Amino acid sequence: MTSRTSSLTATNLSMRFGGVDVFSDISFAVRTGHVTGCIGPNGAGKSTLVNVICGVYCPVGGQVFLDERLLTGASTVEIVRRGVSRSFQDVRIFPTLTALENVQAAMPTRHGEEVYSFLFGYQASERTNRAVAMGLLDELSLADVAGRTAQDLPFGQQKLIALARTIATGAQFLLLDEPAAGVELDLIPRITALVQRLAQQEQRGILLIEHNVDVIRAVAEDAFVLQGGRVIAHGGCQQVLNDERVIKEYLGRIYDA
Ligand SMILES: Nc1ncnc2c1ncn2[C@@H]1O[C@H](COP(=O)(O)OP(=O)(O)OP(=O)(O)O)[C@@H](O)[C@H]1O
Repeated sequence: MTSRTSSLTATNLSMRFGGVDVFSDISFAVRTGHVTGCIGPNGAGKSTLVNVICGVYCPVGGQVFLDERLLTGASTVEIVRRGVSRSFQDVRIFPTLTALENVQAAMPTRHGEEVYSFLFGYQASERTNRAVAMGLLDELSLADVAGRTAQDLPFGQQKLIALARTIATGAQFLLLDEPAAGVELDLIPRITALVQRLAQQEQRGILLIEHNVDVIRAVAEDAFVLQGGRVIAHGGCQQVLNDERVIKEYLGRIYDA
């Protein structure tokens, strides 16, 4: 069975805060079933780009489309409803809920649930949601702490709960803002395996922002580099990471550090 490919496309996006340009003329596409990597130095505008795509900020130029439909101008709620979900660089979870409750709370309720519940006396989707949420926690090595209150867990595990919540929305497109930052090194392969599975098995489209170039190298087919408010390289991941200008202006700095 072949599934139709969808695209989240940014065309000539420009953003400015108080007269200062953050970025200009940024164009790229994220396709379902693929991971697109985005790298760039601190302050390059990567998180702002996510905020523009998600409707937190209105760009001063350019547009974002979900297939042929314009996304720019829609509310953040409407953008989530259309299937675009994002994670944050910092941790945004319900601190007093357990890890499992946090993930379950992000899952959509199914239509007809109320009728089913009335007729059969229990919520059918509750069991399914719980199983799916536990599966996600397990993939991120969090199964053992599923019943623990989120605020009692270390930062890295809270970050993974937040990632699981973003995924649990079921959104077709995921914008992941530095999911590996602050996470213990031995858990990072769990993140890369999960991202790969989401793209390959679930045909989700993923924009992956990361400073950890090894993570990008492991999962992204395409990549682009934001630097000085411009895209300085864009194309196949290997080609971008081997680009002379990218090595000189960005990667050189990381590897020298
Ligand atoms: N709401 C805002 N108002 C004014 N300036 C902002 C705002 N948000 C971000 N900026 C500025 O925009 C620029 C880009 O910030 P942004 O956080 O998008 O960069 P980044 O590439 O995600 O950086 P990092 O890798 O450190 O997370 C920075 O100079 C930042 O100070």
